[in-house]
Amino acid sequence: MLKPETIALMPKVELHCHLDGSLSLTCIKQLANNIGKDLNMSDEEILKHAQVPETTQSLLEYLERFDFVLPLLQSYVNLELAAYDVARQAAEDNVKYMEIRFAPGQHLEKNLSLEEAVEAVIAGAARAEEDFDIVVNILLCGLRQVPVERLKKLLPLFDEIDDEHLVGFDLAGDEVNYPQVKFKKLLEKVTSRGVQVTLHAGECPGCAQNIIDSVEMGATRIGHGIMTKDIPEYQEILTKLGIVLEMAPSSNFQTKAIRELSEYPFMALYKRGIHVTINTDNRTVSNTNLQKEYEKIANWYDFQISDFERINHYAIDGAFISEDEKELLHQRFSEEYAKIEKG
Ligand SMILES: O=c1[nH]cnc2c1ncn2[C@@H]1O[C@H](CO)[C@@H](O)[C@H]1O
Ligand SMILES: [Zn+2]
Repeated sequence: MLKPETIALMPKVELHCHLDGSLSLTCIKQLANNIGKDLNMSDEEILKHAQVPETTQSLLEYLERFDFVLPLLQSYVNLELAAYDVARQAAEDNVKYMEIRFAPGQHLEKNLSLEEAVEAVIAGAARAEEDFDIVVNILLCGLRQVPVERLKKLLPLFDEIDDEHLVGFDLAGDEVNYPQVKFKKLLEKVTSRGVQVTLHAGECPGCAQNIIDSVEMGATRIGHGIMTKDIPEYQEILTKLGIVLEMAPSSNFQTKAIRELSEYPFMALYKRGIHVTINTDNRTVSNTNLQKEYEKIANWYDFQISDFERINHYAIDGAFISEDEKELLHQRFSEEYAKIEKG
């Protein structure tokens, strides 16, 4: 079994990480302080509000935890700090390339415009790139439970914001009540602009259809995709198309997508040749980091260095970057993993 120290040395790619679900305790306190809000809580109490309890029974209950931090993320300064904070934590996990996602529409309660919210997050990402050995890109989430007419307002941002950090689109939120088909037209508009798409799909019991619908609607990556576990035809399609599954072990158990380790399809899908990847989803809400997620996979499946290397190459292939950037990352990762193998 791999030692935690070995896992720590591995360079990593993280494709699936939510801004609002991943703020460090220090950052949460700083954000509150910045807006003159006295949280009036011990550190322990803050974490109790921000993290999911073990008793969480569903995806919708999991999503309730975001209500605690969102009021703190309503200014340019705080969104910039938040993005920087998440990238800093990822750099500590030895992440070399990451994509941070957030839903701009959730940050307009004070005076921010959609553009300003996105610009703030991009600015935090860019500052982190200067301070750490990491490249950070940004994805915009539309929340499924928001009326499609409002989600459409996100689309012009991809033209208006002329910045290379803005690289893709996602649908997040309530997958239980809002299936993918509802967003067919919206997604046509997104893909026709040349924007790359990854979609949360197959994260709740009975939601498998969303996985295949996502692929048909142009997603090259799927957030979680757990419910493909019982459907060999879907697995065949994912394998054939090289679709990347962004899995997040802790989150997948907390949302009750999975209840028993024996049901968790990570290893079976990996063995079938599906391009699985490991992600945190939400560092704070899920009380995790990428090191812990890798340790889980190493412990459960006796995953080896070469296996972790392989899934990181899958992640690079799925990343929303240019072919040249992918090639550089592939080379760098091959060299660094070879060194780790040698010990
Ligand atoms: O695992 C997930 N499934 C679906 N939606 C999620 C998940 N984690 C976070 N969000 C949603 O995405 C929003 C933007 O970051 C969060 O506010 C949360 O509502
Ligand atoms: Zn997610």
